[in-house]
Amino acid sequence: MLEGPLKYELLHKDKHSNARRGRIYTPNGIIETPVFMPVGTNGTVKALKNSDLKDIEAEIILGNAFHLFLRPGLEVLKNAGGLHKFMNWDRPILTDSGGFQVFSLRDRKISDEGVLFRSPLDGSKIMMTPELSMEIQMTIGSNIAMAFDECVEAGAERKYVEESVDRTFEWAKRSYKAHTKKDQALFGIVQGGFHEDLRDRSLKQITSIDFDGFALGGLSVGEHYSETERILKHSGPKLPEDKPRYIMGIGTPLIILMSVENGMDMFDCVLPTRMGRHGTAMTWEGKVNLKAGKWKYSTEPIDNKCDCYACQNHTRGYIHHLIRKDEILGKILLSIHNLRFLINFVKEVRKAIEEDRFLEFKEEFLSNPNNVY
Ligand SMILES: CNc1nc2cc(C(N)=O)ccc2[nH]1
Ligand SMILES: [Zn+2]
Repeated sequence: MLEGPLKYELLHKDKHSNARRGRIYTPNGIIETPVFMPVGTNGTVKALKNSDLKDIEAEIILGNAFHLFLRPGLEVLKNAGGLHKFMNWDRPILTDSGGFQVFSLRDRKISDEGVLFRSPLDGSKIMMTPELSMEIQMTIGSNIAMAFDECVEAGAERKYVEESVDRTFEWAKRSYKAHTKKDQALFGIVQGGFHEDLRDRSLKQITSIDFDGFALGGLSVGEHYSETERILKHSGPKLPEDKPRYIMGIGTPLIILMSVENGMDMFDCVLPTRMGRHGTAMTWEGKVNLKAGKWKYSTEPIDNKCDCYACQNHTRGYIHHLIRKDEILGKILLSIHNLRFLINFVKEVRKAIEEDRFLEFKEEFLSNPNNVY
């Protein structure tokens, strides 16, 4: 029986690495971990209907507080009874706090109060604060909300990163205080850039607050994957073992494997759907650019190991044609395929962990240099 908004169950630890198999219980359903979470920024995973998401066995999707706040706005979401009802999705939803999006805007002004920026929609001035971010996420009614934090860019000066870590801690405390929705989990986010000592400082600060789960933020911000791995190795296994561990913005097979090896449970990324819309497929033999002329006459499926609708019903030649003609169906088929590929990939990762052969699985997959991306 689920007492609170979320329960994490550690089912098995791989004997030869920090990889772990678990299960997250929420009021909207169970999430098997490690899990890849499709991103549905505006209340839709681009190009997929809800039935497509269920066909590919998506167990949880993301929404974004910043975008949903701007449009359709809190009044519409309140009137609809929250995002689940608004989009008629009855499985778990996680919302990002909006921090990452706000920091991606050019003219934003950061202070201890929050971040002042101009709405990209109508130019009006908005002050995003931990309190407003919590109000937005509580109105959305996601199962998992994220504390409001500052995601620092990869090349930031150490002194700035240091100040930012302490600001993120103050914002984490304000987020926790403002978060009053008891049936919604709240995750804290550890920052610290690419400095191990600042990562330790942020970890100590953020884990001093009784969050329902913990995320590693400030990664996948343009750094080389060896830098991502360095921080993953340093911080991943130090996150509390009894709660879910989420690395934000991660979504290639390589970095998912690195993350799992270092104890992470949850990943999200726009890459599979974005790549799909632009004609690139993820396969068990690496990326395939279906825009390329060499696929014009192909009667093969995207990936003959894949069970998705696109691979079961269409050929590379047909999808090549659709992408070349910029047909909506091409974007739909490749988005379905790429998400199903990642969901199947992580399913195989879960099996490998259960059988204590995760490192062999990782080595075998990465032995094909086309899979290193
Ligand atoms: C796509 N990369 C990415 N890095 C992220 C970092 C954060 C964060 N809060 O540090 C959030 C979303 C992110 N997405
Ligand atoms: Zn497929």
